[in-house]
Amino acid sequence: MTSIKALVAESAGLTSIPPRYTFTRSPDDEPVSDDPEDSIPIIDLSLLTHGTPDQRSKTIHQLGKACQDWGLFTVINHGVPESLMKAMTGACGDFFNLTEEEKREYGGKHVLDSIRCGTSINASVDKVLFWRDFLKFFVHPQFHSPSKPAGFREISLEYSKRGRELAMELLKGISMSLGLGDTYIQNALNLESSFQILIANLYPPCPEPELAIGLPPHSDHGLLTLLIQNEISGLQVQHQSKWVNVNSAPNAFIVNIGDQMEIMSNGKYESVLHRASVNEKATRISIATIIGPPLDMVVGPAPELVHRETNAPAYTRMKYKEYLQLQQSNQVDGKSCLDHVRILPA
Ligand SMILES: O=C(O)CCC(=O)C(=O)O
Ligand SMILES: [Fe+2]
Repeated sequence: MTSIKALVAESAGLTSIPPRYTFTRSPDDEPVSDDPEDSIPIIDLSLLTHGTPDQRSKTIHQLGKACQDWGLFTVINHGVPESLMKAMTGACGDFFNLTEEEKREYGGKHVLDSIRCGTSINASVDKVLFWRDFLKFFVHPQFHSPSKPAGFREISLEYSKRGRELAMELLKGISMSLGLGDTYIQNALNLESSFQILIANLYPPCPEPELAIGLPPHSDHGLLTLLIQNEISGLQVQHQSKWVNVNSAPNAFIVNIGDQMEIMSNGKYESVLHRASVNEKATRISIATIIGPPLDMVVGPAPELVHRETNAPAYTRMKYKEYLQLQQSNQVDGKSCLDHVRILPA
């Protein structure tokens, strides 16, 4: 399957998209709001890690509210060096600039291959193709990385370590916001051995951005996703049945709640529906870090959050690996994968 990068490069002056890239939007998917009323919550991490007790408890409250109202927030003062974030987006740009033949070496087929690059999502089942090339690699508990281009491995090792530390701090705050101890989630889900995957997305300029889509509406499978990008926006999130553009500060992380958190919190913190739009002018690169429990962990609602009469379990237990395989081998359809574990009220 031809990458979008090669398609754009081979057809200089492309003025329309090939028919297979036409994505049909439903009328309620538009318009997209840029209303300042719809601005994304901002969490100052330094107040959580180094603030006074009062600042800390306020930040935990804000974090809980952001998880509940939005399922998405941006994080500032997170301690990850800006130079490392830039180096990582740069390294991913360099990876996509390798020749098609060099990249083919990583063209894995199976969703559990530890390094895999390709186009669209799952080009063998996607009826519509998405305007996106990707590289996915597992970085924890075992670190895997392409060995090309030069420096890629070192940068992604450091970046994934810092991303994991950031995720653990956020998970402590989230755990507290659920009324659990700060290390509850880490211990209950054995996050010492957390599964962590890096997903680099490349969205080349598209001649008909309103007809194509980079990634269709979906939620992420893990607990939390941390996202950075190369100064070009494109992420859109669904909030109170409206689509909203996510415009973040250049140095911020965009964080969203994934399906395993929805399950673990028994639906209190729902995973957020999001999509990636494309544009006519600039190449966009985004890098998502998904943090989840170990692949062999069976995940269900935390017993502490379930009460037989007032808050019955809303999800069955399923092994994370099984969930991931289910989600990744089917066509993306919003949050439909959660239907496999949802218990419908009697
Ligand atoms: O590129 C983006 O903004 C979103 C990427 C994303 O949703 C993903 O990789 O799961
Ligand atoms: Fe996503």
